[in-house]
Amino acid sequence: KPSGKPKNFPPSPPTLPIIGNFHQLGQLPHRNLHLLAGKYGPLMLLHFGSVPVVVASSAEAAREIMKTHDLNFGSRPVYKAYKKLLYDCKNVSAAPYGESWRKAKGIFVLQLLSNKRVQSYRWIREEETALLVKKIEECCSSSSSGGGRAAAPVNLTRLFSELSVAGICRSAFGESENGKKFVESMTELMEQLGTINVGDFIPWLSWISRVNGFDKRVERVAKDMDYFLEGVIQEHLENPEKAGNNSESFVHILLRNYSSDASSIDRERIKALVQDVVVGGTDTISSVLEWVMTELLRHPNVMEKLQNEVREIVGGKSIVTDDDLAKMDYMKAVIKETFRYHMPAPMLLPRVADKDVKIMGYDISAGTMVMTNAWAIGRDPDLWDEPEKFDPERFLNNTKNKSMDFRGLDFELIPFGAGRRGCPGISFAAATIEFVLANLMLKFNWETQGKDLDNTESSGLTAHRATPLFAVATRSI
Ligand code: HEM
Repeated sequence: KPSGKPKNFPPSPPTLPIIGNFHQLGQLPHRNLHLLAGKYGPLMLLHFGSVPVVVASSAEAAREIMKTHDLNFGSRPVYKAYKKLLYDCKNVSAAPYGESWRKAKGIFVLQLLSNKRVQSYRWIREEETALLVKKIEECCSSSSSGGGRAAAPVNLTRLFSELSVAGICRSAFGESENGKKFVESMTELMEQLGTINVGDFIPWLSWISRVNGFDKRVERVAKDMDYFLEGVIQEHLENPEKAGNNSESFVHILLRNYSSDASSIDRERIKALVQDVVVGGTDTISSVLEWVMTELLRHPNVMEKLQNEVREIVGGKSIVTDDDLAKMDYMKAVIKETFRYHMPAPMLLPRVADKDVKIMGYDISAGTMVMTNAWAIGRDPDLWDEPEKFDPERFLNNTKNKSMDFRGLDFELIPFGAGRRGCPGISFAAATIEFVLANLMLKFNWETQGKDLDNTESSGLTAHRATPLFAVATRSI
């Protein structure tokens, strides 16, 4: 006979047979789930097929999950394709909570992505930003000298993607040929990681991915990736000094950590971890750069204020230093506001409840998947005045927001998640975004091509612009 009180589960929207609430997600789940939360509250219980999924949509709910009960939500759900594509989840981001995740996360936080290491990659940021500036200059008008060619619009989406991929890959692989090939096949990997595979949620429909060719495509991509990553490791073993230019590559550091001698290298794990860094760090950084420039173009007064700040602080120097960046308070406010308004990963990464637990007075059963709608928290009118307005001043004038940061301590703004499973790449990302943005503001004046910019987002794990961002640049000096 069952004992105990009846369970008090979070409120649930009605479900359809078999698919549960899948039909309510649409192309942009963060927006649709935000609307649903308006009706059912900050903690909802949904069903994706037969899988129970709790959606948290307030700072309080997020704090309970990622702080109060962080340990209980320390694992990620396991998807069939992820096992194939991510070396049986031997990486950090998809790994179950446990000893091998802990060791790898420690290496990420303390060695690969520490502040000191991020500083040591400054030369890569400088070279890649110089290349970006050169590419933009090539599009600039030469008409000032009279009768020259008109400015060509710059495809900022493409340039930001090239920059973030190159920045991460050079840090990860050094100058590796196989590394470059790995990157070329990454688009497909990202697509497959962002695909919802019905069989993961409705097990008796798992044959669909076999019949529609998805499983075969996953196998092919996994094989291609492995071939290139294996090549990267081989290159490093055969020619250790080649990849270590002014700083050590991630592959070097991992090889040192996972082998006491060449015969005992945990190859699979090293490949999984390098892949993790590239997957985690490229699309996210380029999405932030894309949105920050979008909002600056939509708000010329904000752009002007930022340009004035950057130009005043940098003065006549040709290079932006880390000391300069530290003084740019308005730029930091612009970046925070971009995170609030355009969460790069709007639903963060899902977690799984290890044991039964109570959140905000509701029962959550072991095995329930938990998603946090960080995008909805950024638009919560109880937390933010005029949340639909893009206004960096809110981080400068409002005393409550002034000290707020995005590093996982203030649950009102959690683009990088929080707690044990929080993002280890925050310093790497912030250093890149600040350096690139300061240079774009220092060296160019910017305008749209005369039309209003469309703000529609793409679907997928990372919310990019649905259409590429084009802008016209002129040299500022
Ligand atoms: C703007 C840039 C970035 C954003 C918005 C972002 C966002 C996130 C989010 C939301 C999570 C999940 C956190 C959670 O569950 O609480 C995460 C995890 C992770 N990120 Fe990032 N990230 C960014 C850049 C990077 C970079 C540059 C790297 C590496 C170079 C990286 C590597 C990872 C890894 C390995 C994890 C998994 C951590 C774990 O499961 O323990 N990310 N990131």
